[in-house]
Amino acid sequence: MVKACVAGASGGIGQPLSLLLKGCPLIDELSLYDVVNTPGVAADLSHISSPAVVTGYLPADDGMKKAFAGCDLVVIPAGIPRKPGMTRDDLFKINAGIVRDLIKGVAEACPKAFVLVISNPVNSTVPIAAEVLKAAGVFDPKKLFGVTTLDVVRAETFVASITGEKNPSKLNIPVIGGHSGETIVPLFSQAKPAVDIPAKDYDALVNRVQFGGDEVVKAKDGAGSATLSMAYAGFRFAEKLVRAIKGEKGVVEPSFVYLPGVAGGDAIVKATGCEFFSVPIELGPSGAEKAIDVVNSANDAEKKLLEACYTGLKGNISKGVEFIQNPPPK
Ligand SMILES: NC(=O)c1ccc[n+]([C@@H]2O[C@H](COP(=O)([O-])OP(=O)(O)OC[C@H]3O[C@@H](n4cnc5c(N)ncnc54)[C@H](O)[C@@H]3O)[C@@H](O)[C@H]2O)c1
Ligand SMILES: O=C(O)C[C@H](O)C(=O)O
Repeated sequence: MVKACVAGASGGIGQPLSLLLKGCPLIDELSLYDVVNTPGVAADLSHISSPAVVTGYLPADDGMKKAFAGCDLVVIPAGIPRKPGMTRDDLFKINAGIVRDLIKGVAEACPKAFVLVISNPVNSTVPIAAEVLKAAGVFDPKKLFGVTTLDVVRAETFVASITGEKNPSKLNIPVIGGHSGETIVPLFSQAKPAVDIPAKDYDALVNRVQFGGDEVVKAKDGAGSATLSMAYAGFRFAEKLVRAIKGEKGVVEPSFVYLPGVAGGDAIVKATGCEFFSVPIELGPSGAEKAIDVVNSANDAEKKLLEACYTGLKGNISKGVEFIQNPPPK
């Protein structure tokens, strides 16, 4: 039996992500939590003839606790999205508190659940989640994931548009670091199968992967950021995790994790100076079973990108940790 919850289920990401989870035969129960509209979204999804039983909850009557109770997996796309001109860090003011409070709920109602954080800024919201879980005495680093899959999905798509690969998802391209601008580092040199990026295209391709989110924010012109591609990416990560939990071997996907708590992570912390970092993670029944060190095999151009990543990422991580360790006055 697998019970999953989407927190922020009525939103632009939440609805299509919930739809994909409802259609997934590996999910038996799906609870939807949001501050608005979950009864309607749940009623709508519940008519789909797939096995998952869907329930919707609002904050009233201990709704968060009820939504989280017994969950194996909690996926969190709750919070505000960017408008043109904003950075992801501009979302911190509102989303930091939203993620803190949801994770407090997880710590109380389903402390053993796998937690997938989508809410931005991921570089800070994942450290916030870790600190809240630590304070509650229930932090298991193998079970906390910042979802950076959209960067991987974009890298696959944009590379294929250059190499002519007809099915971009056949490409496996590690994208590492964090999830904003220069902290996003694609490692085309480690693509499998190998890809040949013409030197004239390299800088623009890196830039497009790093700033792909801005492309969507600009095109939506004030109506939000990526939602459908994010729902696809969030589902891709969640489904891989569930397959691994159920015993499938060889499941690997990059994710932003607390490396000191994951096998193989210490060498990456030593190389990067960052305790939270996205690298390809081997997933298994206990969650993040192994962090795969692709940092030390990056080529020279990628090492330069990594140097630019570290500074910004360290600041974002400290900001998240500080928010919980030294909370701002109310
Ligand atoms: N990790 C990524 O790659 C990635 C990609 C795209 C978007 N995002 C982020 O995901 C978040 C959501 O984006 P969206 O486009 O779905 O936004 P949205 O505004 O469409 O939806 C957010 C939902 O969260 C709900 N919500 C707000 N506060 C809540 C709370 N305390 N508890 C439960 N639900 C709450 C809202 O009611 C809303 O339904 C944003 O922070 C965005 O930046 C991350
Ligand atoms: O760009 C954003 O703000 C949303 C998301 O992080 C993305 O990469 O699309």
